Amino acid sequence: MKNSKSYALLQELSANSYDLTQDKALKGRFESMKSSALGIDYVYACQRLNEEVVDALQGLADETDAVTQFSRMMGGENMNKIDGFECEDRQVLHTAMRDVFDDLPEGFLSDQEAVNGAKAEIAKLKTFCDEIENGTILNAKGEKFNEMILVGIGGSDLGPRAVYLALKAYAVEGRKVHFISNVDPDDAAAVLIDADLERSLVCVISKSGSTLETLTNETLVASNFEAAGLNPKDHFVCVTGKGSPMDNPDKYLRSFYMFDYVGGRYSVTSMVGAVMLSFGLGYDNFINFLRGARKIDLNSQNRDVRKNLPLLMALIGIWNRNFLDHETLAVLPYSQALSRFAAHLQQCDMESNGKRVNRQGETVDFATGPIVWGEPGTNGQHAFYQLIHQSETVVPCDFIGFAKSQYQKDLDVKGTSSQQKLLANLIAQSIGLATGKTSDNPNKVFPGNRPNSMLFAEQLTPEIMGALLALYENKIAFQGFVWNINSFDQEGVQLGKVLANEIIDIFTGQDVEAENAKEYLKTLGL
Ligand SMILES: O=P(O)(O)OC[C@H]1O[C@](O)(CO)[C@@H](O)[C@@H]1O
Repeated sequence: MKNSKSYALLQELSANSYDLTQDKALKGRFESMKSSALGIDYVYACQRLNEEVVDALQGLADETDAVTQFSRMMGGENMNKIDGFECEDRQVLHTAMRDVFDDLPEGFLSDQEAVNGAKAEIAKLKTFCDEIENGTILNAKGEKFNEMILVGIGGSDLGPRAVYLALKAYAVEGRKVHFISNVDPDDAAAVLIDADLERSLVCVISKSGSTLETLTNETLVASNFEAAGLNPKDHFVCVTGKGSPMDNPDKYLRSFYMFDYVGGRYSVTSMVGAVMLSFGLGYDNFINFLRGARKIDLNSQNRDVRKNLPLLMALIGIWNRNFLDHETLAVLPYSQALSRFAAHLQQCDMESNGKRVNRQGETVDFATGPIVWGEPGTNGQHAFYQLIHQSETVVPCDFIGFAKSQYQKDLDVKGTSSQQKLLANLIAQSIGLATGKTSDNPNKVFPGNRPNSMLFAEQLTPEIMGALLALYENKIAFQGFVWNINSFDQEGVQLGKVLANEIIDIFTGQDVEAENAKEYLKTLGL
C-alpha cells in the first residue's frame, strides 16, 4: 500500500482533511455522499473527507487490485497463505456458502465444487427441518422438539448468536434457542436451569472438533441429559469439519459439515449458523438471510468505489486508520435487536486484521485493523458517549438504523412514537459528533470533527441482516487485500491456548516446566 501513488496523494490530502465544524459544513453532503445497495443506504457525509479524497481512495483500491483479489477469492484461489512460511495455505470460500441461488452473472467467478458442497448441506438441512416440523423426528415421549441449545465458542457462537438475536422477532412460534459458550460452568448452569431438556435439541458446533471449551461443555450438557434419563444421541446434532475428532455420526442424531475453506469467524452463513437459525427462525427466513448476503457479495465486485458499499466502507476505514491515525471503530446500532452484532464484528475484524506481518512474512510499517467495539443506542449514550464527544481520543463511529421497528408495537407519547425518538437520537448524535459546538465555558465545548457514517434501511429483516453481515465481512476482507495482510488465519490465538494447557497439566498433577505459571498459581493460592 505504502509504495502506491495514491498513498502519497492521500497523505498529502490528510494534512488538510475536511473540517466538519466549519459553517454549513454538512450542507448538500447527505444526498451527495450516500451510496446504496439492496435497500441499505450508506451515508458518509459526516466523514472527514471530500470527493477528491474518495477519488484518491478509488486509486488506492485500483492500485492494490482490491476488487480483483476479492473476485479471485470467490473463484477459489488460495488467499489464506504467507509466502515461504508454514501457514494454513488454503482457499477462502465462505462466499460459496451463499452462492446457492444459480444467479451467477456472466464474467463473475465462483468455485463450483464449494457451491455443490454448500447445496448438499442445505438439502440435508431442509430434510432435517421438515422432519422436525412434520414429527418424523420426535423425543422419547413422541413429542416435538421446541428448544435448541447451541454449544460453541468464538466463530461457532458469536455470529450465529448475533444473527439469532437480530431476527428473534421472526422466530417460529413456540420455539426457543439457548446459547452456551464460556467454559465458566455458570454459563451452562444458567441455561440448563432454564431449558426443558426433554424437548431440547443440542447443536454442538466446532470446526476443529477440538476446542477445549466446546468439548467440555458438550460433556457437561450430555451428563445433564443422562442424569435426566435421556439419551444424548436422541437429542444432539453436530456441526464440524469433515474428519475432525467430532466427525463421528454414530454419536449424533445428525452431523452437518463445514469446510476447511470457511473460517470460523466467517462461518455464519455455513451450517454453523444454518442449523440453529433454520430451527429457531424457520428455514425460509434462513434462506432469505443467505439471499441478502449473496446480493452484497455480487455488489462487492463493482469496481466503482461509490457503488461498492463494502469497498467504500473499507477505504473510509483505511482513511481513518492510516491517514487520520484513529485507532478504534465503534459500531453503534440504534436497534436493540443488534445487541450482539458489535461483539461478532469484534471477532470478525480483530481476529482477521489484527496482524503485523504481510503476506510475504515481512513486518508492515503501518497500522492495520482497528479496535472494534460498541453497544446499541440509545443505551450507549448514557454510558460512554461522553468520551466520544469530549475526550482527546477521537473514535470514528458506524451508526446503524432502521426506519421501522421489527415488532411494530409502538406508542405515541407526547406526540412521537418510541421509534421516532430513537431515530431523533441517532441523527442528533451523528450530526453532533461531526459539527461539535462552541461555548465560552471550556467544559461545554464539543470539539466536533468526530468522523462517523450511517447505515440505514427500512427495517431489520432476514434479508437485510444477511446483507449487513456480508457488508462487514467483505469490508474486512477488502482492508486485508489493500494492506496486503492475510485476513484469514489467527496465529495470535495459539500462545494462550498452549499456556492454558500447561496449566491444566499442572492441575492434573503432571510434571511440566512452567515456572512462571507455577509461581503465579502459588501467589493466587491455587
Ligand atoms: O469452531 P472451533 O474450531 O471450535 O473454533 C472456535 C474459535 O476458536 C478460534 O480458533 C480462536 O480461538 C476461532 O478462530 C474460532 O472461531
